[in-house]
Amino acid sequence: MAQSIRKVGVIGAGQMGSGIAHVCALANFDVKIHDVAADRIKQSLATINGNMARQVSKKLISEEQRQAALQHIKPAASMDDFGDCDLVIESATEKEDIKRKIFTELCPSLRPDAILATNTSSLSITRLAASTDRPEKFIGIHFMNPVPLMELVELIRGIATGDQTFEASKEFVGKLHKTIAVSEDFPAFIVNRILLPMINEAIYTLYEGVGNVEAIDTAMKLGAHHPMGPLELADFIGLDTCLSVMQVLHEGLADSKYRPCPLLVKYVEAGWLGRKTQRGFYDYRGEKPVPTR
Ligand SMILES: CC(=O)CC(=O)SCCNC(=O)CCNC(=O)[C@H](O)C(C)(C)COP(=O)(O)OP(=O)(O)OC[C@H]1O[C@@H](n2cnc3c(N)ncnc32)[C@H](O)[C@@H]1OP(=O)(O)O
Ligand SMILES: NC(=O)C1=CN([C@@H]2O[C@H](COP(=O)(O)OP(=O)(O)OC[C@H]3O[C@@H](n4cnc5c(N)ncnc54)[C@H](OP(=O)(O)O)[C@@H]3O)[C@@H](O)[C@H]2O)C=CC1
Repeated sequence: MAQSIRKVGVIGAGQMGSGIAHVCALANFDVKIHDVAADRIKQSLATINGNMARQVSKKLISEEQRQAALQHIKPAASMDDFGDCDLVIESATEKEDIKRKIFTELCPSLRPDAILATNTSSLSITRLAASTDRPEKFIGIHFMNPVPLMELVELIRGIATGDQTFEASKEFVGKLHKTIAVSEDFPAFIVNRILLPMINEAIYTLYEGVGNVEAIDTAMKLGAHHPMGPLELADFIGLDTCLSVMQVLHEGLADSKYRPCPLLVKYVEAGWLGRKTQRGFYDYRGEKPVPTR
């Protein structure tokens, strides 16, 4: 029998951490959520509340389920609060040094048998695992954005990930009613290995003046039936995350076809990170999103 998971910790209360806490709570797991800034945790709880209310209004869940799920989520003021968790999922900013620092601070607080997972979009699971005290209990559980709506989760084993860890993670994801795609531990795994170069190419298409933001997004929505245009999707993911993934692909696979578009670099340097900062390829500060190019 796989190791049973009942209490889940989430580190990083951004868009993904909030989504992960949301789906775990709806599946009756007890959830604790932590971030560097206490304000972020408050914001995250409000976002989860709002997103669950949206699900109630669409009749996807009942009001009772929403109330019960909200009771399952508690803020974690420090790493010590994760001492009774069976699984902790790290979902902080896509930077290796940030994630390593979190693991160094977190591991002494964890039970020896606790599983440690990362929601990284691209980084080596094997390398991250090596920075912890439990490589055999370390795994990649990669959710898709927006977590409550997307059906897929990628599972990625590092070289040392144990069978028990893998089986327990599989069982956990099953309880969230998500479908699993197993990926080998290579830069950006499966979804982002394919999706992010497409988004990067859309940004090159903009950079080289082949089309403007509106033309590129309309072309891919109506011409290829994508639910969002690639630039709208880049803003949705976060341009900082898009750039980090392209850098990992470029460095990890040493192929110039993964070179991040200079225009993507410029937007990130400007702090125009997409929806989360109200400006990216679109400006979200008004009533309707307005293209910035
Ligand atoms: C980068 C990585 O590592 C991996 C990734 O995740 S890559 C990204 C993968 N995701 C995609 O490709 C998403 C592509 N887009 C889609 O599939 C669809 O547009 C969608 C599912 C996101 C929205 O579908 P829709 O039926 O149009 O949803 P709709 O009810 O109109 O709501 C759209 C809005 O709610 C969000 N949303 C809807 N329900 C939600 C919920 N329960 N929880 C959280 N967000 C929700 C949407 O993102 C969007 O936000 P705003 O209203 O704030 O603008
Ligand atoms: N965006 C997406 O579509 C997807 C992202 N992912 C991955 O999920 C992870 C999170 O991404 P996402 O939620 O989009 O990013 P966000 O920027 O929305 O959230 C990241 C959060 O982590 C916080 N954080 C930074 N450092 C620490 C720390 N030391 N301890 C605790 N929290 C910290 C940030 O705080 P502050 O802002 O104050 O720095 C922020 O609140 C990344 O690894 C990303 O690659 C995976 C799938 C999809």
